[in-house]
Amino acid sequence: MLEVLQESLRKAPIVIRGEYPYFIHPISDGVPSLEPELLDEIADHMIDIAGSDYDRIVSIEAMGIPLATVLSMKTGKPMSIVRKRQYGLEGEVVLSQSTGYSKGELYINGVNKGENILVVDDVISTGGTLKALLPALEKMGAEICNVIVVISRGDGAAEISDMGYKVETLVKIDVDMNGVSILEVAGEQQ
Ligand SMILES: O=P(O)(O)OC[C@H]1O[C@H](OP(=O)(O)OP(=O)(O)O)[C@H](O)[C@@H]1O
Ligand code: HPA
Repeated sequence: MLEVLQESLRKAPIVIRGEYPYFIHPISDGVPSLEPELLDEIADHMIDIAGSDYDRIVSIEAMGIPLATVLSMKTGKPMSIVRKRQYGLEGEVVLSQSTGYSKGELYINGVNKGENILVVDDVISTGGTLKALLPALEKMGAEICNVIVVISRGDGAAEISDMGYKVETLVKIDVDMNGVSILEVAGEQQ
């Protein structure tokens, strides 16, 4: 299950950002090369999990964009990208994002009151990004029906679940200076 994703994670190099061991991977960074075979495997898996009961896909700049694009093309659902740049459009919502290695502002546009939203992202780690984004989407009047993240490391996903959101991840990993270890793969017995 998810063989291409597992194989690519085992090859991921590690760099240190501050004190954070950061894995570099095609899905989370777009480097060194994002192969269609990998995107296709992941998108088909996410579509299986997501069902069809949602109106819009929402994802986050930068590396949510290829995922949301493939899902949108395969499902025919529209997508909105939460950006790191302000547009100043009417109804734009700003929130503060914090990850294990960065802090900044995110700007939501294009999400309408009453819509059912599928949120997708490449990685969840501290959960800082989704902890800020999900309540902000609800405050805009949207309903979050599912959150699907490809790669989970650390406690962020469990914390988001504890906040009452339905979170699914394709693979759980551990990261240290020696590389990535795969802890759990969706749909596989441990
Ligand atoms: O769970 P967290 O600790 O919040 O980390 C997860 C976030 O970190 C990465 O985004 P980043 O801001 O690095 O943006 P990028 O997609 O531009 O690399 C990733 O795409 C997630 O959005
Ligand atoms: O270690 C990481 N690698 C890539 N993207 C990430 N987003 C949060 N942590 C990471």
